[in-house]
Amino acid sequence: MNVRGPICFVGEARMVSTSYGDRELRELRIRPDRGAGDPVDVTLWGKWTETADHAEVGMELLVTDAEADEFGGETGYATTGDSWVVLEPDFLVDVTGIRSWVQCPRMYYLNKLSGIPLNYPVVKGTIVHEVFGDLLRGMDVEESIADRVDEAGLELGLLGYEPEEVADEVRRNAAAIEGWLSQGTLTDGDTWRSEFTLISPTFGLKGRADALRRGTPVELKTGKNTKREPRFHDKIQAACYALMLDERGVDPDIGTLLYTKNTALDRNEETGDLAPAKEFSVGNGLLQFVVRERNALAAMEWRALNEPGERPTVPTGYEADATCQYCFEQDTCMVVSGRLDQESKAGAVGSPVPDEERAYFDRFYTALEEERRETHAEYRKLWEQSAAERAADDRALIDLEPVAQAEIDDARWELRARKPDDAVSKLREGDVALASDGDPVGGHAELGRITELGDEVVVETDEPVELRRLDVYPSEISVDRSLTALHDAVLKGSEARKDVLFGRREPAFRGERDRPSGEAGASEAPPDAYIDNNASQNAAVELAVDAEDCALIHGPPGTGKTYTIARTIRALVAEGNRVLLSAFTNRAVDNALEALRDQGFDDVLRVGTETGVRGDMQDVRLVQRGDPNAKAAKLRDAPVVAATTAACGSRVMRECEFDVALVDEASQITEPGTHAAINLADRFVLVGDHEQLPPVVRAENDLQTSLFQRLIETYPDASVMLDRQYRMSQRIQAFASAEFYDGALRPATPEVAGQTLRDLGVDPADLGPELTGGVSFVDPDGARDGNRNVREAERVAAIVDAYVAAGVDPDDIGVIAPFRAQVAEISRRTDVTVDTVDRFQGSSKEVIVVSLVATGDLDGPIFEDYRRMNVALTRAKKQLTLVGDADALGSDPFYARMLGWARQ
Ligand SMILES: Nc1ncnc2c1ncn2[C@@H]1O[C@H](COP(=O)(O)OP(=O)(O)OP(=O)(O)O)[C@@H](O)[C@H]1O
Repeated sequence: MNVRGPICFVGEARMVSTSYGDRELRELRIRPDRGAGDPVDVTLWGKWTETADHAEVGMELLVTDAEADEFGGETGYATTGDSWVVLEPDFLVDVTGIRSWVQCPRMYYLNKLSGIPLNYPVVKGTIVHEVFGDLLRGMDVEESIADRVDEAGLELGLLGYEPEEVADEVRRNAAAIEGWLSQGTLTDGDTWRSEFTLISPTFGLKGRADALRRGTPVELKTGKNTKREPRFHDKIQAACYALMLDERGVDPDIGTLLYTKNTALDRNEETGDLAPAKEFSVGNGLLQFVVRERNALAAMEWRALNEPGERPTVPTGYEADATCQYCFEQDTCMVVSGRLDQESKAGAVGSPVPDEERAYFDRFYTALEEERRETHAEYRKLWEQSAAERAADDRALIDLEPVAQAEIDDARWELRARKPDDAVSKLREGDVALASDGDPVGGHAELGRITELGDEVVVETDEPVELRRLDVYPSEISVDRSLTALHDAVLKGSEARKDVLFGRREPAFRGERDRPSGEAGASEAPPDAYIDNNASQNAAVELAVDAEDCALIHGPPGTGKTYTIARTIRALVAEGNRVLLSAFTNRAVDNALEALRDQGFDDVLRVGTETGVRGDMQDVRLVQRGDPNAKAAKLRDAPVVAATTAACGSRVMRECEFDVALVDEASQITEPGTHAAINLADRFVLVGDHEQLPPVVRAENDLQTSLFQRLIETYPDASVMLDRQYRMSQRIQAFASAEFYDGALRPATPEVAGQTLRDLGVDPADLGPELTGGVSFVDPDGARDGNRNVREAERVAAIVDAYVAAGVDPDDIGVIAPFRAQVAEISRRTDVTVDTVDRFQGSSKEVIVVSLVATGDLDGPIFEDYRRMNVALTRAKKQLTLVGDADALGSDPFYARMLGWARQ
């Protein structure tokens, strides 16, 4: 049987004599049922005592196949020969992480901080892996090489490589693959699978095996190995996959490492075993070793978050037998330890960063690791919840009926399936989700991007899957990239930048006299006014172009942020600057580009995936495929490059440099997330509104406050608020202006202020006072049931029908509800757009109906954070109708004021 629970006591190691001789044991005590049960003793025998060395009170312990024994009326448990002992099984360690951990624990830590840089071995390695996959699928080798080298055009160009030399090298590596494939001639009985995503709830592992052959793992290495045996840490990687397969009931007894460079070596000069394929037997001893190493790693990560003390524990390098002088991370290792004042086996160089920077680094490192844990908690729901529970929780679309699988460009697959009528979920078009054959953990699953979500679901993946289920699967990439951005900001950031970030100096602005006159570097003299009909927008552009460090543009709803951003970029480019335009979402990036084009500026380059970038911006998108020099030149020379902040953390964008980074939606981005963009430029401009939604993160910590908010509170003088709005009637904007903007927000023109439903050709007499007057309130006398209120949903649908009957175009109506369950209730009853506040931020409609759901009291995210309500109340242009329970709203002063305003 399996025993599992948080550890409440760790005993000392002891030796006892048994019939097998002297054996070591160690007793732990755990509380089963996730801590709810009575404590029980668990005895770890033999090598598992090494795992006990890492165990601490509070960590979760799992022992599989434990043996129960009665002693003095108490039941205790002990490991058996079949047992696995796993610490913190919920912490999912990536297989590549274990591989580097075994080489040197500090290397594992450094890889987290410095990310995967753009270098030739990495790019070539990726190409060889892709070719390997193609060959498994039966593609012609030359065709595959040409295609894959072409696909890597941009990266190769940035590295200064010519396609022919790369193709040549890949060809020599591919010879190893081909030779090996022909040796183990594929028979019909052979089952092959390339790039297989595996998750292991028992061992706390995840990863993607290069290939499975007859159920055994095959790993490709683009290096050489002239020994007979595979390298130890390579075996570790294959063994991890073997473990995960073992959990699925396959019992792989061998693993294969394929060293493709071996066939590229000159036989006259190299000695040793030049055969590329090295098989090894996957014995139990090796598997147990892997689990113990994984436990050590998970324990280190646990201590980094849970041990008392101000600084997270990080590996020093002394934990392993690594030899620093041969390590290619040695320089990074010494710099990181020098600057962060960490102990390191390799030694240290440089002087430590000031205390406040180190504290900042530690604080955000911990916050990001907490966020990672929250992401893992989301993964865990994949196996803890049944399919039906996940569907009910909006986390999955289940019971899909596969319709088609087709191979599309770039060797990707398009999967289509029919969706049951009523199915709703958190998933949206553009999201990356886990597509599976119905069993995302034990079956076949692939990550893919959702390209369509209507009656049919369309997903693009690297490998084909029978699409029967689609699950929410948050990516760790944003945590990974944020850690790298944090590292770059604190360890590599300029002192001038850090003086401002750490409150040591006010941001500087050049004076009017210092503005260029049209000569030095600038292509044109600045105009008298950048924007002549809106003083605050003009002031914002001036502030941004004059900023020597940073400028903050505070833009409440509808105040022309996008318009101002476009004007600012043009002004910056006119002065000879190269500009990075970034935002949290692809939508905002594309909107800003559209505004630039509307203003007659077209010299932009959009960096993003084909599915992420809007259709009308595909013509300026940087396609990575093609001639390396041309691609690299495009990226290096464009005066304006536009990409999401997430894309700014990619290895390609990290190679780029800009004079100014302008970041939209900055109030929705975490501090490290913002660094990813601003690290790439000398100066930065942040545009946002900290009175609307904060960064969306799972953990409750410092990540919830944006850099925008922190800076605007520290340096109000470095900001301008746009105070004229082009969206809402006077009546609608009044409440938000008073509550969130000190009454400073005003309509930009009399037309904006005075707009009504009449402008849509609607006669208010057809609707009655309850649904007209600019703002109104309806109490349907409903009852909240969980996160829904059926009666209210019915009433909302009836209200929408009334607006349509009175002549409002359904496309001009939007419905906002606080909970997805209520969104689903209402969606069932109407065809107009219905969504949560988070999904509505940044958009607007002529008519908005808000369903408040709550009755009796106020409880739920929309109610706790008034900023959410600010967003909901500022989406409507001509008519805002609130539907809810007057008593519930009256129970909170803010909502009581809102009710008073709506009922005026
Ligand atoms: N100075 C201006 N003169 C005329 N029209 C303007 C001006 N500034 C903005 N607008 C118009 O006002 C509308 C809203 O502007 P924009 O889309 O830039 O707002 P926004 O602040 O980005 O909105 P959101 O709050 O949704 O992010 C647009 O139609 C835009 O053309």
